[in-house]
Amino acid sequence: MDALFTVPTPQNEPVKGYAPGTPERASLQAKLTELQAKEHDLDMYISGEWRRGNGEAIKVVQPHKHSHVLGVTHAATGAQAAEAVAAAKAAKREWASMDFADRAAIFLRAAELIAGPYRDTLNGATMLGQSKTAAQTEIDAACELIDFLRFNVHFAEQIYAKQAQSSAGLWNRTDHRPLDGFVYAITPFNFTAIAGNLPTAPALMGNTVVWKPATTQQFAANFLVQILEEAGLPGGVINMVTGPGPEISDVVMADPDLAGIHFTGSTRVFQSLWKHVGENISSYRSYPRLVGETGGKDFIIAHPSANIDQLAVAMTRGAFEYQGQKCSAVSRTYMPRSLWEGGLKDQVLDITSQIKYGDVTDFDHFGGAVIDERAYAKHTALFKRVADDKEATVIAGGTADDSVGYFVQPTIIEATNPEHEVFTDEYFGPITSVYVFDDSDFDSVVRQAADVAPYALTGGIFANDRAAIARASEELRFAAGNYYINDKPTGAVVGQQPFGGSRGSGTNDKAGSWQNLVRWISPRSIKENFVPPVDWKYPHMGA
Ligand SMILES: NC(=O)c1ccc[n+]([C@@H]2O[C@H](COP(=O)([O-])OP(=O)(O)OC[C@H]3O[C@@H](n4cnc5c(N)ncnc54)[C@H](O)[C@@H]3O)[C@@H](O)[C@H]2O)c1
Ligand SMILES: N[C@@H](CCC=O)C(=O)O
Repeated sequence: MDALFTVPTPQNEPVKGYAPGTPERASLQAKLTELQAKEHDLDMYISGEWRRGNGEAIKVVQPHKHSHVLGVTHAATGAQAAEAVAAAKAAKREWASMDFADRAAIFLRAAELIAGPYRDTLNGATMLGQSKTAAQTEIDAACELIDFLRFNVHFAEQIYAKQAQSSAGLWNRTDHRPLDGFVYAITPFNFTAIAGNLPTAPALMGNTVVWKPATTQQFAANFLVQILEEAGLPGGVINMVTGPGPEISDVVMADPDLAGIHFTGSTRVFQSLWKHVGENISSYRSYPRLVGETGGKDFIIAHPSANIDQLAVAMTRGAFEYQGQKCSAVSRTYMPRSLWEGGLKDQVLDITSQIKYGDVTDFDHFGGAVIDERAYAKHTALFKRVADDKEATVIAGGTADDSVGYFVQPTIIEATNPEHEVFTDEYFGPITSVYVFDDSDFDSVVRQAADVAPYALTGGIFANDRAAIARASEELRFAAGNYYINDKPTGAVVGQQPFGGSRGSGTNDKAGSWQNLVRWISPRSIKENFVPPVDWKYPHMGA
């Protein structure tokens, strides 16, 4: 077709509330019952075909009720990972040459399928498999994913429209080619939206992908593939392989056509992937793009002028929503003594005592369980460590019970040493820390907090004093890629607060923005000369 199409202007998907008596609540509850009624096959998807892995069988359970098996997935063997790579390479030429309008239409259609007929399915699967409440799954598996799909199409259009200038007699063009090879997408357990975004963003830009989700997110991941299939995604464009990772990576990352890695997960794993690429660097046809969003030790720092009611809600919600398993979760706080001892501590402890974690299919619960046995063991090991620690006092929680689900109680640890591990290490659970300081020390506390942790993902300042906000914002300029003033540092919205951090927190390529999409293209500059010269001499040489 001969036209320069414009894509629909994206709007953020409205968030449903699931309040008692609403039709959306009844509909989601019915879907939860349906999804739990049988064990599901959680297979791989290669070349547009569902295939069973030939490796070990892994049970995917409900973290808040680990006796309930949602389905069984089988790890891909090295040979099957090689088949996924071959499928991505085989699909590349046709996909890369498809019109942008046709590629875009597939992802826009997927967004509509999630907003409509598949909303309950993806929300329900995320609730059961990842132990999210209705509120937390709605902002993730529905709204954020829909936003990623719609906004990425809009950002891609803007990128493609960027063209070089032309002088007289010339026509300069920029061909925003996909990368020369395939992309390896590796996704974490905690966000279905991230699992959806990491393979689809490079695919939208004309790349083909091998995608490895976390096994603990495999339940929702399988529905994601079904949605993309129904939206018309051709076989081979996104190939999903199942299993823990290292064996798959050994094969995928040894391939000379590896052109990029799109990763979200822990800092440790991303650093190991970077090292792996470094070791193989001379064997690749091009330099693989490495995009990774990783861990955080996200903070709230309060000034004595801050509002106590706002602080108490920001701290508890920021720390304990989704059991603290957001990379953005508030995991360290710095509170002025006048506020902390003047009512803030009592308010925080009161809210924390009311937070109930349990089975997420009971909509009265604020949260569910932590993801698995490994996370549970990590948190309980911390509780043992701090029990005899003179510098740290557990003032809320500090208990756990895994008899039914992997439940860890919302925990607050007050510590007197600002370099204590509770201010530097990521736990990725419902655990936060407090450092109480004399009001006059605000500036030095901000300075210390800016650099004490190896991360720089999210953080927030609470103050009414504008000069204090200005000073702290300058001091914290490189301490967080997403920085909040008088708000909790979680819940970034696509198109409004592009998300990502630097230092140990990642490459800061801002998921859901044009900055991320440009990592998946390799532009070709084309110069066409309408009047090529016919005289070989320079003007200064005379006739
Ligand atoms: N910055 C962000 O935007 C962001 C968002 C979500 C989560 N996170 C981070 O993710 C972490 C929690 O998620 P997680 O527990 O799933 O992280 P993880 O690093 O344990 O796992 C992430 C993914 O990597 C895979 N993996 C592990 N080793 C691998 C290897 N050698 N090759 C290939 N894949 C491999 C896992 O199977 C999983 O799919 C936290 O550190 C959190 O801060 C960051
Ligand atoms: N983008 C999400 C966090 C994603 C990581 O887990 C937020 O802003 O809370």
